[in-house]
Amino acid sequence: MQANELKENGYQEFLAPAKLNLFLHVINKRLDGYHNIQTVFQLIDLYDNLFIKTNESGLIRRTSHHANIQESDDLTIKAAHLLKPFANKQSGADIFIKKTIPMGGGLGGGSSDAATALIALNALWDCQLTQQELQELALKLGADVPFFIFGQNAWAEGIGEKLTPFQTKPQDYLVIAPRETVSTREVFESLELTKDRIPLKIAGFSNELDPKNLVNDLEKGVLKEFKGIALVFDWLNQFSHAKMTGSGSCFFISLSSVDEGKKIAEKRPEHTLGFVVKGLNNHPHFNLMLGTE
Ligand SMILES: C[C@](O)(CO)[C@H](O)COP(=O)(O)OP(=O)(O)OC[C@H]1O[C@@H](n2ccc(N)nc2=O)[C@H](O)[C@@H]1O
Ligand SMILES: Nc1ncnc2c1ncn2[C@@H]1O[C@H](COP(=O)(O)OP(=O)(O)OP(=O)(O)O)[C@@H](O)[C@H]1O
Repeated sequence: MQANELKENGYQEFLAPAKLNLFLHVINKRLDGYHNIQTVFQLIDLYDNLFIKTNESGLIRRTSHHANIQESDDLTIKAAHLLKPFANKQSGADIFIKKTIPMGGGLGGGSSDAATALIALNALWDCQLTQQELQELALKLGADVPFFIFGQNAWAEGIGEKLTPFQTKPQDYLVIAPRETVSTREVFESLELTKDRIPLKIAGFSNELDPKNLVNDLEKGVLKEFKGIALVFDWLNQFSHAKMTGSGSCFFISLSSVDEGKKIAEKRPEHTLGFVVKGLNNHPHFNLMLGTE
């Protein structure tokens, strides 16, 4: 179904933005198997679209079809079920997801879909959870989800859930998505950590936000393991310092202009996707989440 058709049928549209990790340091491995990290999350204007229509049936249904994600595994649907106990018993919703953000790309698409579902349904079902309460609920869905509820570019620690607002400079990026994707869990599992990394301090860090000084500790392992992905990295890296986002497999470079990005994207390797994007300051539904929209 097209957006206008969905709206004619009573659906409301919400946006789920992607993110980049401007750098990512893995500090150490925790006893629960997760890793403590330090990262800067940057929201970008690449979106999935969520269409939501509430009803009084008490049922939560996904009305879009996605061949590679079962409805019950969909983080968006899981988010709705997680919020349901805070709503009236008869509160239900039909959710149609239009995916644009490549899956398994390190762009946080699934996490952002889930966060947008929480933000939207908290308002539509009148659950009245605070931002802090939503962030706590979000963490049950994945390490990246609380950030999208936080809704501002952030310095993140812990497993990614300890968030401090972090001002980034206005910047356009070119994001390239290889055809091959990688599993976040497998990338973390194959990390060979010999000793703890010394944590950085947020104070004074912004001066170091030069792509040349920034690394993603997960990048080396992915490039070593996946030759096809490494070829895409090498291609992008000839134009500027290419960097992987999250656990991959997408890479990005900073641009000096949108035109430059478009020209490079036109030459991209076969079977890859290219997106010229802008950094955002805030989540598009930041005000809705704060209850002021
Ligand atoms: C790498 C990042 O994309 C950086 O933004 C995120 O930390 C990943 O977040 P996510 O996709 O929401 O990850 P989750 O779904 O919570 O975790 C998937 C798997 O990745 C590993 N994982 C994830 C995050 C983290 N800080 N340490 C980990 O070791 C765990 O094995 C976990 O089982
Ligand atoms: N609505 C959804 N959209 C995308 N993926 C989903 C969704 N629901 C569940 N998933 C599952 O989550 C996995 C990871 O999705 P996602 O796109 O968030 O990962 P990612 O881009 O690597 O981001 P991250 O930076 O969080 O690791 C997918 O491979 C898919 O199996």
